[in-house]
Order: sequence, then C-alpha cells, then structure tokens
Amino acid sequence: MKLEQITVRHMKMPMKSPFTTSFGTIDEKEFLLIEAIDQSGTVGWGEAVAFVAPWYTEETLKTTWHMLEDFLIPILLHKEVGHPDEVSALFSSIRRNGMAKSSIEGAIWDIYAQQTKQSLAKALGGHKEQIEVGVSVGIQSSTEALIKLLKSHVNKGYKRVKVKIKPGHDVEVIRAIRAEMPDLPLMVDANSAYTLNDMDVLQQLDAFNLLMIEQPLAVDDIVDHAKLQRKIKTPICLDESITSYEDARKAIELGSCGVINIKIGRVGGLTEARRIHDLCKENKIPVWCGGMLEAGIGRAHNIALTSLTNFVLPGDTAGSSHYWYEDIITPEVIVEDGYIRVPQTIGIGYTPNLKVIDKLTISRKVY
Ligand SMILES: O=C(O)CCC(=O)C1=CC=C[C@@H](O)[C@@H]1C(=O)O
Ligand SMILES: [Mg+2]
Repeated sequence: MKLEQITVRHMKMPMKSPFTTSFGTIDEKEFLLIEAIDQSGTVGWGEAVAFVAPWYTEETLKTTWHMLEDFLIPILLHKEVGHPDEVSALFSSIRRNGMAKSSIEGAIWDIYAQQTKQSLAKALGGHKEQIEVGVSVGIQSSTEALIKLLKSHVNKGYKRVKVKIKPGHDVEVIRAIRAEMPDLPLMVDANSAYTLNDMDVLQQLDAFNLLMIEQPLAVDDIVDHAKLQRKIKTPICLDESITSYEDARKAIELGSCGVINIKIGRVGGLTEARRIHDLCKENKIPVWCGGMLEAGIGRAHNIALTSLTNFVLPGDTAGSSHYWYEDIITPEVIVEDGYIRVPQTIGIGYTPNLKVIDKLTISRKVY
C-alpha cells in the first residue's frame, strides 16, 4: 500500500461523568483522529490517545500533532509499505513519541486487514471470539460513593474493577471496599504516586488479596519496582514504565513486575504491542490491555489486540456507553456479562460514524 492522503482531526467528546486521578479531572476527551487513504482508495482509521496535558506520560495532543505533521506523515506519505510491521523501522530515526507513531500505524493495520480480507484481530494473530473486560474507576467524592459505584459495575457484569490510589487515599479505602466486597476481583493503580519510602503503606496493601498493584513507583523506574516486588507477594503491574519491547525485556529480567499492562499508544503501536505480548507469553508474564479513555476507533484496536492468547486478565476496555453519550463508531462497543465479542468481519469490525465524527470535530487538516 501507499498512503496518498492523511486527514488529522482534532476531536472533542463530552464525557458522561468526569474521570478523576491524582493529577486532575477530565470531563471531556480531546484527541486526534487519523484517516488515511491509500492509492487504491482503502481507508484506515487511527486514534492518537494522548491527553491535553502531560500528566500520564510526556506526550500531549499538541506534541502528537507536531510529530505527525513535521516528521511521521512526511516519512509515510507516498511510501510503499508492504506490511504494517515495516512502519516501526521507517520511524526508527524518531525517538519515543509512541502515541503519535501508534496513531498512524493503527490506520495502516486497518488498511492491511481490509486488503488481506481478514479481521484486524486475525491479522494480528488473535483467535479469541470474546474478551473479558473490567472497568477503571476514578477517584470519587467519598468512599461510600466509590463502593456504590463499584457495586453498580459488578452488577453490570464487569469482571474486575480497578481503583485509583494515592498517598492518603489508599489503605483505609481498600479496607472499606474489602469489608463490603471481600471476593471482588479488585486491583489498584497508583500512577507512580509512591516511592520506596512508602514501603509500609505498600506492604499493608499486600494484605487485601489484590489482583495486582499497578505502577506504584516512578514512571521511568524498573529498579526500585524490582526491590519492591521482592518485598510484597501481590504482583506489581507495570504501566508507564513499559514503553517498548526492550523495557519489557529488562523489567522481566530484573523481576520488576508479575504482570504488564499493554497500552497500544504508550508502546508505539500494534506491532510493538504484539512483540511485548509474545515476549511476556514466553516468560509466563500475564498481560492485559490498558485504556486511555479511547473513543470507538481506539477501543476497536484494543479489542483486536486483546484477542491474542496471553491477554489472560480482564482489560480496561469498557463499553462505549460507559464514557460516551454517543460513540464515533457503529455499532458501539457493547459489554454483555463482562464480555465483548471480537468482531470477525473484515477490518476493525466497526464502521466510523461520519455524522458523529463531523459533529465532534473542532478542526482538521488534510496532508
Ligand atoms: O480507558 C480506561 O477506561 C482506563 C483509563 C485509566 O485507568 C487510565 C487512563 C490514563 C491514565 C490513568 O489515569 C489510567 C491508567 O494509568 O491506566
Ligand atoms: Mg495505569
């Protein structure tokens, strides 16, 4: 394939309820949507998942647009690409910026799946017909409100819940949840809010039979995580620390984690995500697919990736209606009894809803 035209849209989607982390609240999701067309007219879609501010990792909506416009699109336009796996080599002169790279690589995977007449899941080597999903819950106004919300998610069938913790909002909150819901498949995500000086708190969390503790220590650390993992039995799950196959290899070698959360954008695309999946499988490290509050295109890519065999833990890919009044794809992503059916039709298996996309576009540029 040869990309002949790429449209980048700046989207703004209102959220049903705000998502609060230790860094602030998002009540509308702004992101970039990529529409790529090749010489035969096949259209592929990708989503740049970076937030407006760099509180999760260093990328932002504006840095992803800058990378796309000034570096990545010029490399790809009119260039012959035989297989999406070639894109990472083409981008190898550009350091990091995984979310920018991933957005356009995703569109190329979509075109490739359509042209080889298979679902994106099959194109990636995935065989599952359905995937198990959980839900991530932001910080709530009170522990009572949090417990009420967790119960409503469990009643909807979600297979596990993840709650956010930060210093001062940790052991007592989890103790209260456990008192009411002792068997709930529960995990916590700290988004790097702790250091080894907090060992006491982290060891107390070990008593609550948590599925895992996600990213307790620094975003760029794997050494201290290895020290911590030796002191607690709950598996550590790395999120922010893993930006590539090489990061994963080193973390596994050091014993820094028992689980890895793979986010397609954070690791630079589907090809790298699959390599990390395969590496983890060889090393018996279970993985799950994280989320970035994606709209429908990103959600569809997450579902396809999760169809690979070593995604053995429920991911954060909730149904479209969890966040959105109206998603940008038809049909929307539906969760039934904690499962999403993996589309078996050609391509991503969902159709971009251009009416909704146009309504939510605040600006666009064609390259
Ligand atoms: O997409 C989802 O539903 C999960 C969102 C989620 O938990 C996160 C998204 C982005 C940053 C964090 O707050 C958190 C995470 O770290 O996984
Ligand atoms: Mg996380």
